[in-house]
This record gives sequence, structure tokens and C-alpha cells, in this order.
Amino acid sequence: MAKEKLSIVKIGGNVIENKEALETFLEHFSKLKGKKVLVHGGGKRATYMASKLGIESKMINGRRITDADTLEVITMVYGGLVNKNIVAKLQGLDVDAIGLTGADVNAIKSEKRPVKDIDYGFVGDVKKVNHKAINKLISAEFTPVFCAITHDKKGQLFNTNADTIASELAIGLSNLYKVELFYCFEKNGVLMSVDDDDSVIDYMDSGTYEVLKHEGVFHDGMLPKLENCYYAIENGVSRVFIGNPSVISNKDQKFTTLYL
Ligand SMILES: Nc1ncnc2c1ncn2[C@@H]1O[C@H](COP(=O)(O)OP(=O)(O)O)[C@@H](O)[C@H]1O
Ligand SMILES: CC(=O)N[C@@H](CCC(=O)OP(=O)(O)O)C(=O)O
Repeated sequence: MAKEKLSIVKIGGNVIENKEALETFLEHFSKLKGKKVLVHGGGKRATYMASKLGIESKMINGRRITDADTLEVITMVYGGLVNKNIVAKLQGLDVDAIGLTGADVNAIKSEKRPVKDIDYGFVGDVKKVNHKAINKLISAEFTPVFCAITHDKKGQLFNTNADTIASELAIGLSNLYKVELFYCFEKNGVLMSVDDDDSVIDYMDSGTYEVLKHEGVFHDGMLPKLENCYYAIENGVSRVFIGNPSVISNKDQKFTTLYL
């Protein structure tokens, strides 16, 4: 029997921090038909709240060095402030959202990122997605809303990049569903020239991706985002899209579709 479709949608810090963009996104998300899961970041808000508490933020290779104080901040910001506000807004749009960390229902188990040259502190690499437990919620018509927190099943929380959470959830839930994965951010898609929002790359296969990567077309957060996208495609996720908040509902808009 053909698998049912499931949409997994990730929004990042730039959308979360812009009230109008967030509301536009949530409107689109509320209208998205079928089963769905939302994953949110919030790195910008964590950096802001940490600085208010006198805690300096340090990112290496797109990942936050997470000491014990920073772990407290990200738990409050991602698991509390950002997650609960999004859940409340979705409830206001009649989406029966339930906010989760990876510790809830043992949804996402991780292990501390091994120390090689760099010790990232309490940063977790995903080891297991509990697709059966998550599916109990989805099958009961709830819409899970995940923040960027995982756990080791021994009582320790970890900080995990939200793009990675989205791709790992997409891979895990591909056991049960035909998963479409959407990355929504403030630009119209993956761009040939980052300052030109009209230069959207409509379709990108893995060969083109390698060529453009070596030409230096992708920078900063786009590099780990694309790595997560191709990792998902290589591991059973049916389709991956990158675009602005309307990518999930308005297929006439410009956006990027990724292929193997
Ligand atoms: N070729 C590119 N096309 C689009 N964005 C790019 C590109 N290269 C670098 N970027 C940057 O990547 C950023 C998106 O990555 P990131 O900040 O991690 O996203 P998110 O908001 O989802 O957390 C964009 O804001 C943009 O500045
Ligand atoms: C380990 C690690 O770096 N975690 C990220 C999680 C949040 C995130 O990914 O937020 P955006 O999607 O808004 O960037 C961080 O703390 O910044």
C-alpha cells in the first residue's frame, strides 16, 4: 500500500524574529493539508537572551558551543519561550499543536558530539528517532512542534542544530510516511548570488550542488543546511524544498527543489 504523505517543515531564527514573517508562515502552515510536523530554531533569540545574562555566545562550524550556563539558556528559550509561543499561535489558528523537546516521549535520542579538535560541550548528535512514539501523536491528529533540544535517555539534555533535527525526523518518519521536507527561511530559495533574491536555483541535483559548492556559491548557514538536505534525500526522504514561508502552500512562488 502506498505510504501516506507527511510534511515536515523547519523554520529558522530569521523568520521567528520577524513578527510579520512568523505570522505569515504560521497562516500558511495552518492551511497545509494532511499530516504535518513543525521544527523550529531560535538561535538568534538564544544569543540575545544569553547576552542579557552576561553569557557570551560562540559558534563554530554553525554550531553553538554549549556550556552548562548556555544549556540552561537554550532550554528556557527553545523549550519554553519560542516553543510555547508558536504552539499558542497555532492553537489560535485551530491547529492542535503539541510542543516537544526530543526528551518528550523519548522522541529523539542523541549522544554528546565527540571531542576531536573542538569540545562543543552539551551538543548532541542524533542517534535514534522514535518514529513509533511520534506517530502515536500524529495518528491521534496532534501536530508535533519540535524545538532544537534532544536527550541521552540518561537524564541529560543536549542542544542539537534545528536543521539536523528536521532532517533526522524526516528520515525516521520515512519508515512510515512519504515525507516531504521543507526548509523555510527569509530568502526565496537557494540563490546563485546571495544578495539577489531573484537568482533562485529552481532545481539542484547532487552533482550541481557539488560543483556550486566548490565555486563558493553557498556560505554560512546554507552550507550545513544543504548537507542536511542531501543527507535526508540519500536516506529515504521523498522530496526536499527550500524557500520563503509561502513555499509550503504556494507552489507558484519561486523556491528550490533538491534531487539526488
Ligand atoms: N547561496 C545562498 N542562497 C541563499 N542563502 C544563502 C546562500 N549562501 C549563504 N546564505 C545564507 O544562509 C542563510 C540561511 O542559513 P541559516 O541562517 O542557518 O538559516 P535559518 O534561518 O534557517 O536558521 C541565509 O540567511 C543567507 O544569508
Ligand atoms: C548545536 C546548535 O548550534 N544548536 C542551535 C539550535 C538552534 C537553531 O538551530 O536555530 P536556527 O535554526 O534559528 O539557526 C543553536 O543553539 O543555535
